[in-house]
Parts: sequence; C-alpha cells; structure tokens
Amino acid sequence: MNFVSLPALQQPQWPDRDRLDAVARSLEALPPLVLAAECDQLKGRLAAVARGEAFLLQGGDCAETFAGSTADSIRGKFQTLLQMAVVLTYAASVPVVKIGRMAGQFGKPRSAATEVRDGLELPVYRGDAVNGIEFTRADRTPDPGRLLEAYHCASATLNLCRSLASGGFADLRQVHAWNQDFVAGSPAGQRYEQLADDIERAITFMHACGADPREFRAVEFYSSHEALLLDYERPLTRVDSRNGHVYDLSAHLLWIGERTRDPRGAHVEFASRIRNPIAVKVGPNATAQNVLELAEILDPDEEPGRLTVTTRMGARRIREALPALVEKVSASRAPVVWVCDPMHGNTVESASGMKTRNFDDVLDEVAGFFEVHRALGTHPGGIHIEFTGDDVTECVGGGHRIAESDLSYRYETTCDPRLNRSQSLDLAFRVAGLYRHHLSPALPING
Ligand SMILES: O=C[C@H](O)[C@H](O)COP(=O)(O)O
Ligand SMILES: C=C(OP(=O)(O)O)C(=O)O
Repeated sequence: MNFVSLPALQQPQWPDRDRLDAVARSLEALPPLVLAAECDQLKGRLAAVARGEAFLLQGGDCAETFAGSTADSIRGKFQTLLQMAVVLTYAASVPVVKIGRMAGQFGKPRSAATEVRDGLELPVYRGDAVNGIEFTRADRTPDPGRLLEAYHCASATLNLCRSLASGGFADLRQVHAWNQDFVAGSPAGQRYEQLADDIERAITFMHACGADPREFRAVEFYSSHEALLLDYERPLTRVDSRNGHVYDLSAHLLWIGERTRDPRGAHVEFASRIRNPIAVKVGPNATAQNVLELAEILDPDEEPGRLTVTTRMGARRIREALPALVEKVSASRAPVVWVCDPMHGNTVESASGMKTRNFDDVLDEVAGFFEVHRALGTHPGGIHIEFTGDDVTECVGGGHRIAESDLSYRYETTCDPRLNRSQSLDLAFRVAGLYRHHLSPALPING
C-alpha cells in the first residue's frame, strides 16, 4: 500500500533498492502483529484518558536491539511497567493504560547522518532495523534484511508480552513475586514491598467479600513505537476486513517524532491515513498553531483517543512553553490526550562525553507538567519514558544516587540513556504523589 507522496525525513539510504522491494513484499505477506480491533480498543482507553478518567503509562527501551530481544530482557521491561502501573493505580487510585515502547522500537531518528571517528566517516547508527552499531563500514551500511529481522523480533517480543499479560504472570496476586529479585538493596523496592502488603490485604478483603479472584488475573497491554521507518510501516499497513478502514498493524499506537512532525512531511501524511491511535512528540519550540495544525490533519473528526500530544520540553522550559499550547488547544476543543515525556528534553553530556539524564530533571519536568495542567484545569494524561528492567547506570541520581563517575559501570544503551528499574519505580511513586496532589491539593506531593 503506497499512499505517501510527501518528502520523508530521517530515512536510511538503502544501497540496494531491489533487495528493499523484495523485503517489502515479504513483509506484506506476513501476518499483522496486532489486530485492528485491539487498536480501536486502545483508542477507547485513551478516550477515557482524554476525559480525565485514566492515566497513560507508556515506556520501554530507547532503542530495542535484536540481541536484547531475550526472554529475560523482555520480562524485565514488562515487569517494570507492571510494577510502575501498580504503584500508580494503587497510590494514585487511577486506572492506568499500559503501553510498552516495545515490539517495534528498532529505528531511531538522529541529529546527524554520519559519524566521524579518527578521520573515518560512516553512516550513523539508526537502530537495529537499519544498521549495526559497530563502527565498521559493513555494519553501518543500511541493510533492508534488517527490517524483516525487526518484524520477527517484534513478533517474538509481543508474543511473550501477551503471554505475560494473560498467562498468570501479571496476576495481581503476584504483586510481591514481581519484586522478589529486587527488593533487598533498593529503597524504591522496599517502599514497593509495603505497598504490595497493602494490596495483598485489600485483595484478601475483597475475596472475603465475594469478589471473583479471576478479575485480577490479567492485564491489558498495548505496544507502540515511533512510526519512523516508512519502509517497515507501509507493508504492515492493512485494510480492516470489518469496515474497509486502514490500520498500521505493526503496533497498537504509533507516534511521530519531534524531528518528523512537519505537517507537510511524509510521516504526518502516513499517520493521517491510518486509523490507529496516534501520538505526536512536541518540543519546546512548537507553537500552539503548530499543534492545532497537526490536530486538524491527524484528528479532523475530533475523535477522543485518536490523538495524543506528547510534550518533551525539558525541565527548564516546560513551565514557560507548555501553558500556551494547552490553553489554545483546549480552547479549540480538540480532545487530545496530554502526555509528558520527561526524557528527551533533558539529555546532557557528562564530563566524560557520555549522554546522560539527571533523575532530578526528569522529576522536575513531570512536576512542571502537573503544575501547568493544575493551573489550567486540564488533565495531566500520562507519562512516556525510556527505561529498562536491568540495573544499568545510564541516568544519574535517583534512590541509588548514581554519579557521573558510575556511568561507565553499566552503560548499555545503543542510543539514549534509560532509567533503570529502581529509578523507574522511584519515578512511579513520585508521579503517584503528584497525581494525588493534583486531585486534592491538600495532600502532600511526596506523601
Ligand atoms: O531518541 C531520540 C533520538 O533518536 C536521539 O536523541 C538522537 O540522538 P543524537 O542526537 O545522538 O543523534
Ligand atoms: C526520538 C524520540 O523522541 P523525540 O522525537 O521526542 O526526540 C524518541 O522518543 O525515541
């Protein structure tokens, strides 16, 4: 299906067009990864977020890798998302819509097209779906065959996530078990244990009152990634036999990045033609007019749950840059979901030249997001973060007070720094406090 005519930014320079065409045909022949009906269901859940009745938790890797598509790594991310969701649901008393940045996040937009080391210039790493991270000409040359490998890794990831979501692992009665490998040394893990005790008591109480324990057995989990590589997204775009509508069935939700959100570019054109829920990332230089124009193109029917605006302003800019957007877009009555990505506006370089993010900046941006929405009477709809279930040392600060000098200890990301599990849980507790305070300002933010 080829319905994109406008220029596309951030696309790889594939050296072999015939091979690319063959890969596209293979992808077209493969089964979809998700169902259109599931995308509609997610849209319904996001409509509840837009109405202020639920909260979105979206997160996962900055860049998934083929080598990292292992059971342990996938389970670790799923478990972290689950624990964060439980903290938010219980401590903030709000239904949480859970979306993984998983099962397709294999392509990355980059600031520069090439990288130079010791005088040698090679294409920049654009994610495992495009090229390899090793600094060799062979690895860095884009290979269309990687799109197929991305599909198979996404398929395996989603398969495991679906099993984890419904096969007993996510049963709320396992709330303690999710923490077992983690609790001892981590302040956030210990705090989580207390919360798990409370939940266990509440479940026992409800059971005693006659509630059906099967109610707690499964969770709804949705997948998402940036719809960046159009050579991957197009062949996975299908016509729904129920109604003839077009969906990109590579994931439930697709987002458009800050670098490719030009209303006259191919990514927005593509997203305007599919019926999935769509998110668009918006940085500190976006004007209300930019967002309104995107809303008009992407959600002309003002369908609740269709459009999420994910702001990533940076802690220092959010309080000045966000209010005008929220005010004007709300006045237009476009029913958008407002989400805060506190990662992408807070990337800094450490003294040793590594990309990092300070946990306090992440927290401060989320706090600013809540302050702005509180002042305007609008709903702070959710957070979008980059995390992993592993004990990496990529972001500084948090409960374990990771210092810049610790970064090299376990710095494993192939692109941007992620929160580790402890920092993610810590963030969930802080967000729950902010949410409670948002609803009842008499309650303390850190309670
Ligand atoms: O994840 C976001 C972008 O892909 C990333 O920040 C780009 O990084 P770069 O500026 O090193 O290219
Ligand atoms: C590239 C990303 O973000 P942004 O478009 O906001 O820079 C991302 O989320 O991976």
